[in-house]
Amino acid sequence: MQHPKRAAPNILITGTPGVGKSTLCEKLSETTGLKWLEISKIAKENNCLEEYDEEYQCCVLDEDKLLDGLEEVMSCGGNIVDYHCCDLFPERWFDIVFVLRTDNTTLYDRLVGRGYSGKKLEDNIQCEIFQTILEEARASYATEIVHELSSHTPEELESNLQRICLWLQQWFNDTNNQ
Ligand SMILES: Nc1ncnc2c1ncn2[C@@H]1O[C@H](COP(=O)(O)OP(=O)(O)O)[C@@H](O)[C@H]1O
Repeated sequence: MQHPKRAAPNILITGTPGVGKSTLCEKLSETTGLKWLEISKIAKENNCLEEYDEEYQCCVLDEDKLLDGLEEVMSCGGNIVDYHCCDLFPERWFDIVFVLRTDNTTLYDRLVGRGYSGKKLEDNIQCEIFQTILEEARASYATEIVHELSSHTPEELESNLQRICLWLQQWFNDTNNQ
């Protein structure tokens, strides 16, 4: 269902760290002019991170503060939200959700290349094996708006980009014809 007040749709790009979210979002933002919201960066810049969790080697997120700060920009529409979790966001925020996926070997190489090791590396690989984020997206949003995208090669990056641009075009056509 399209949100009546939004001038442009909101797109969620999610998936395990390393699957290629930032790479796709950056290109998508350049191509479409939609605003790329890197949630990890926004959380850091707006002091939404609480104490450091030694076991998971990351900071705990103050979700309420983050969501309150994003409400206005999200209600205007025209955003590409980039984050490795998806169940914290209100369902009404998104018109479509893409879950990027990779095989384990590709993800392993990318995460090792990024300096991940030990439990952090293992947990992220397991997250992808058990398709945790896909299940989370299906549980959090209407199944018909949740789409998986394979994200291994530059060719797949290009085809994912085209697919989302086509969807966007259709969204504007449908909105203008209403
Ligand atoms: N479609 C792709 N083909 C080849 N390499 C990719 C692709 N998407 C991402 N990468 C590479 O994988 C790594 C992780 O990508 P990144 O966009 O940072 O992932 P995420 O934002 O999901 O953590 C980067 O080195 C990036 O260049």
